[in-house]
Amino acid sequence: MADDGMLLNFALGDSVITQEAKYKGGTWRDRLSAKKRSQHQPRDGEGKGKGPHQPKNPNQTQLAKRQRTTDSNEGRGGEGGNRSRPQQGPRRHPGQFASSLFTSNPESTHVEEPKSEEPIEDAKPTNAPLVDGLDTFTNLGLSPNLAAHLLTKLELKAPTAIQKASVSQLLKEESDAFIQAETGSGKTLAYLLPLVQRIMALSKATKEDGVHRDSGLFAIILAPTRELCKQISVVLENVLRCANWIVCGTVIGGEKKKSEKARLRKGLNILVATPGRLADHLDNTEALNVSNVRWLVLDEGDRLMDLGFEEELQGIVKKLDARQRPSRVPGVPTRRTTVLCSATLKMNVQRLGEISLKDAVHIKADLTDEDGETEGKKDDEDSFRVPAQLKQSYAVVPSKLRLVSLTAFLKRTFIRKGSVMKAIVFVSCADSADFLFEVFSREFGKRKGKKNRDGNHSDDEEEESDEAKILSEREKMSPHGTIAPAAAFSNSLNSVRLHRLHGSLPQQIRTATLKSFSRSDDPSVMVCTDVAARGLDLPNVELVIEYDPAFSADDHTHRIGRTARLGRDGRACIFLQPGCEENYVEILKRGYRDGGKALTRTDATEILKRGFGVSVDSSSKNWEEKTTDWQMDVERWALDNPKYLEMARRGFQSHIRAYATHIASERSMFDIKELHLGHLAKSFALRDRPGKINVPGLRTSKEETKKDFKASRSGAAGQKRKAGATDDNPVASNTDDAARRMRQKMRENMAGASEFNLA
Ligand SMILES: Nc1ncnc2c1ncn2[C@@H]1O[C@H](COP(=O)(O)OP(=O)(O)OP(=O)(O)O)[C@@H](O)[C@H]1O
Repeated sequence: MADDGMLLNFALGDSVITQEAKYKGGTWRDRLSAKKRSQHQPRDGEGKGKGPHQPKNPNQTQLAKRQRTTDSNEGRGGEGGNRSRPQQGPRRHPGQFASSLFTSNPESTHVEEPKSEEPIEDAKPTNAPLVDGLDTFTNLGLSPNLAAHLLTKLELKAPTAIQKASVSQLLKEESDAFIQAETGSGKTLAYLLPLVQRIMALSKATKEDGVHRDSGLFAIILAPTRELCKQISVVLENVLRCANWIVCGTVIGGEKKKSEKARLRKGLNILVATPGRLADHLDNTEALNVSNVRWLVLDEGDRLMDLGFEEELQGIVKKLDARQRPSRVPGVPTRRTTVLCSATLKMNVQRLGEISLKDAVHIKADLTDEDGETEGKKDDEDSFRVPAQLKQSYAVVPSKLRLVSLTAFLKRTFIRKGSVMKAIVFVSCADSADFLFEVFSREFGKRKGKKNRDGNHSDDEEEESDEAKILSEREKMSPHGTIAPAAAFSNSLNSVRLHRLHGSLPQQIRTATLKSFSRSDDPSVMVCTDVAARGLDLPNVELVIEYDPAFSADDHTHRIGRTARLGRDGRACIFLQPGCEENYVEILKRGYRDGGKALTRTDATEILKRGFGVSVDSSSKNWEEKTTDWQMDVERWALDNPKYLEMARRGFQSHIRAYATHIASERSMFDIKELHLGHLAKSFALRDRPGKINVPGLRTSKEETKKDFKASRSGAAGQKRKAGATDDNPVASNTDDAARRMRQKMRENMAGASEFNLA
């Protein structure tokens, strides 16, 4: 293995290595010194065996950064050019670099604390149902009918700790409440059960024919995403099977407003809604009568009180207040009860007045440990515990190695059947999710105009029919293009399915994709944005990878909470870059009861060795070579396909924009000024110089603007952006405007951004 980044990446054939390299690009000084240096280097075997940890020569760093790719076939563009270039040789594109994966990477700045010699015991689950036999749903005060239904029909044997606390409290008093408990601890039933019990009780109080759909709307449940609303509605429908005279429904958008209006006109007793859609109906649908509403539940209440939803929520509360009337149904309380529920709920007193919450009780799970100490007492306001059985780790991965490390991590994870059933990979923006989906669903070495193993050029038609086969397989799996075989980390023993999910997809596609991931019996991975971070209860998720760290520590708690639910095991790993991002480890430790003794660390070398070094396919190459081959293959694929190149560039741009929206208190750990844009581009398989990738906020030089102009006239500048795709990706030649818009987005998202178009 050569130590020179260029050689590593070019993987040139022997004949090419003996040729004198041409040096292009950079300043004349760089080219001259690169040339001189190469003349003084031994030609053969120099640097063999050097890995990523070899001491670096600073001059080489500069060389690797500035030197352009060389190719004996340079200048022969188009298909003809493709045909005649060597298999492993880089394709020349003006203004592009193929830098090495293993040079110039920053080292970790943090010294790992020595681990205690004592083995760490597996922690007992903290979000499981109470199995001591003492607590039953009947004991909590639920009606025998409802309790029997839970036991026999829904097979819920015992309540969880938060259900125990919440059901008894909310049945006893009519005070407003905060329900705060770990992810996956059954909070949905914790507020639904007392609510349903209350409405069932109204039926008994009503002398004539009891409560029915025309009796009025008694409760509204708000949640931030459509997916979560649907999930809540399914749980509610299941509970209401024992009281089928009570009718529930949803208004969440994504379907025709006309059908929602028709549903409201027919009459509902419990409504599940997204704030935006409810606000719309309150303004425009006469049939929506809220005079009887006496329960308002804000699921993921902290998210609903964030900027973005805040205004809508205040508007809704004002209208509910103004339209409330004494009910003609006996037993309906005179005042409305508001319940906020979340794993990361802070008693933010300042905001409470805004949604008319008064003297709210704080309902928490009483987790009394064996020493009789109550867990809740140790909690401080700003940190939220994660389920104790959830095993967390962090991986210190430099920018350049991010894409290959994620691939290696997933390769290793799915190396054998049954090792992991489902995994979720969180990214910061929709464009990154789309890019990773395409990268992972393509097969290694499959691209147009590629040479065969024997050195002959493969037949384009054959290649295209291969591609057509893959596409038709994908089409069969998912007509919407959101599900595909995960070729990058499937192997002959284990084939994995890949899904992508984000808020920019049409609603019916989001729903179908989530359903497929949820029900899949095959090992599956879902690459998604924070649209799936909160509340979703997806079965058999055993691993969560935060490829891009969350915008806030609270969001991190929700993301990793998609695994280790209801007492089950789970693992989570977050990718951090060496440097200031490593300070995030302190935040990870805060989620532990013991200060993070069980938190484990890994790094890119370890991940790559495990992912690319061990494989079910025999190969004499070592892990570094295999990693480089894989990266180069992806880079060439992107270069060969304008559609994917555009996708990679958009991913890169949106990633940077999203990076700038970390909440203010955490921005010192995610400092945009510390991002090495050139290295980051590599993780999007890009060979462009960052300045050429139209990053908003970065001024393109006059020279580059001129070159761009010329290139676009000659049609070589790549495709123009599709119409309609410009809203979130302002054309970057107007960088000042783009920077202004980015700052605006940052302000909008300061209180903890999720994806920009979440619900
Ligand atoms: N008492 C119980 N016994 C068995 N299963 C239960 C019980 N209560 C809830 N569940 C199941 O536990 C899972 C998690 O519940 P739920 O989604 O309400 O958790 P949550 O605390 O709201 O999580 P999050 O904070 O992520 O929103 C669901 O699949 C639910 O059906």
